[in-house]
Amino acid sequence: MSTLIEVRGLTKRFVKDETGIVALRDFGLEVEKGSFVTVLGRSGCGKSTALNLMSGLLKPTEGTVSYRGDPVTGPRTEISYLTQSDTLMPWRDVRRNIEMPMEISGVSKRERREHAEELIRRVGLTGFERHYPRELSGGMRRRASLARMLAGDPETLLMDEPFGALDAQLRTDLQLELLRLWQGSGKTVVFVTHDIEEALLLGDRVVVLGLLGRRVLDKPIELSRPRDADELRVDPTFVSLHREMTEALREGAR
Ligand SMILES: Nc1ncnc2c1ncn2[C@@H]1O[C@H](COP(=O)(O)OP(=O)(O)OP(=O)(O)O)[C@@H](O)[C@H]1O
Repeated sequence: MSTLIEVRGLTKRFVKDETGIVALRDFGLEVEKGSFVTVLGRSGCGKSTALNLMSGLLKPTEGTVSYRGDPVTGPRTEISYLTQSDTLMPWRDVRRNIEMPMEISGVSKRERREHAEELIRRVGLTGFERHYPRELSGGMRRRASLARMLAGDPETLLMDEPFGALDAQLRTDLQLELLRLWQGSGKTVVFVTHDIEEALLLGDRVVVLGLLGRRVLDKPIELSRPRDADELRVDPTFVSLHREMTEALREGAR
């Protein structure tokens, strides 16, 4: 395996009303190509800031991010980022939002439409193709954003709590869908969550962050795939990993 993303010594300081706020301090991470890394941390520990920096959307105060050895100085076409905030185009309906990345890469109209229909089905939005973002619930907008991300067939996916706002059933469905899509694809995923179970269900590796993005734990997850949430809950390895993550989150808050 080779390192695809390399983050070194990232510090981000924001200035708010003439006061400096440090969101992340000396954060480092290496992500192997083709791996699924989940980043677990409590609210406010700097997870979104870390992804913003890794995606090139935000410039670090100190430190570097490189992608396949090249410095990341702005957004790149190989990296698709599903942010926490809504980035759907309000003037396009669901289908045309999802078709957008394919439009940009020159996919024919017929092919675009077919693929968009398929993605709409996968994320459970059938029947809402002609709805505009303002006519959707928050969870539906998240799903439309996810479908749009997948439509671009990115090499690397950075995902910031994509399923946080969804009900339990939808969440499980989309977790499985994402795993199905990822497995064997060679794609690299960095997935941020504050949910231990989700981190363990999805990741090859879980990185637990504490305050200011301090890496409290970095652990390979050797649970066989496909993983089934119901079966996992009674698996002794899962139970012990869960306990270890709980402790790491507690330690990270200190
Ligand atoms: N643009 C900004 N200006 C000022 N402070 C910011 C800004 N963005 C983030 N912060 C601060 O940086 C810290 C980390 O925020 P960040 O959003 O990265 O955390 P998080 O771990 O993603 O939280 P959550 O899980 O709640 O989304 C917080 O204290 C936040 O208030």
